[in-house]
Amino acid sequence: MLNVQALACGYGRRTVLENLSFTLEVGELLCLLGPNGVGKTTLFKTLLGLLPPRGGEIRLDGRPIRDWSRRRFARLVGYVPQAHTPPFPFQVEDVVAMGRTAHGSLFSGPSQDDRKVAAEALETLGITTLAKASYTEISGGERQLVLIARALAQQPCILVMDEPTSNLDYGNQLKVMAHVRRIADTGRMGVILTTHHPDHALLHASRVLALDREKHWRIGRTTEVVSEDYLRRTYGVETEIHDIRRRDGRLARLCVPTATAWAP
Ligand SMILES: Nc1ncnc2c1ncn2[C@@H]1O[C@H](COP(=O)(O)OP(=O)(O)OP(=O)(O)O)[C@@H](O)[C@H]1O
Repeated sequence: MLNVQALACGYGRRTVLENLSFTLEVGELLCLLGPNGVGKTTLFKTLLGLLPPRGGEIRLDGRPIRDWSRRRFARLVGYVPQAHTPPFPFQVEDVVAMGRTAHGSLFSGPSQDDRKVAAEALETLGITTLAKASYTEISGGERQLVLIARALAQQPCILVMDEPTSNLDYGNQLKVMAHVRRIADTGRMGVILTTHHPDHALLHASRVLALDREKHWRIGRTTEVVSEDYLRRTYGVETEIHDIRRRDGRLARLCVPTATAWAP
């Protein structure tokens, strides 16, 4: 569905990423891993058409994204930015209903159906009690959940999420990741998200796109890409990756730092 070919992105004269190629299918959860400043957000801005590519091509459903109208593109591609505080004190339910904007007519407000979809998104994330709260007066983690609800209400085919769990408590991190994986599994959406936790990738991703500081990248199955060697080269820390058997008998792969991981 999303096809990136030989993409180069950057700012002014500076190329941040080059010759990057990958696909994202509906039904997949692709985790984007890489150290600070390597170009994850830059890639997302380019995928979303906010930053012009410096080379290569991005196709959605076979057509270059530059040929899509902004409105049609907005219906198909959802974005969860890193949480921010907006200047206006919108009510949370209105912020979530804004996810429906691309589905309605340009000048009408949200319909009854739009309100229903927005309410369902709030309920899915367990934040119905925030519906009437002011978006400027809730916590950073709550804002993050509201932005995720807004993207779910949009019902896009491709969902781009920039560190969706960065402000969330342990329980909400697990819930959001499991929920995103569930939606991908239903075949309704393809999701690409950044995380700084290799465990999120190991537990939930279908595939991983790993970037490093030398502008190299690798895409593949999580177990192939997220290795002790990758974590050492990319983050400069020693880790051990272990398969553990859960009490229900299923296997899970986890990454733990070695005892000397932080040694100078
Ligand atoms: N608006 C901009 N103009 C010029 N350079 C920028 C701009 N935004 C980011 N950069 C530079 O591009 C590089 C990649 O930044 P980017 O925000 O994409 O990294 P990232 O991988 O998302 O980092 P993090 O994990 O810290 O969020 C950085 O060196 C950054 O300084």
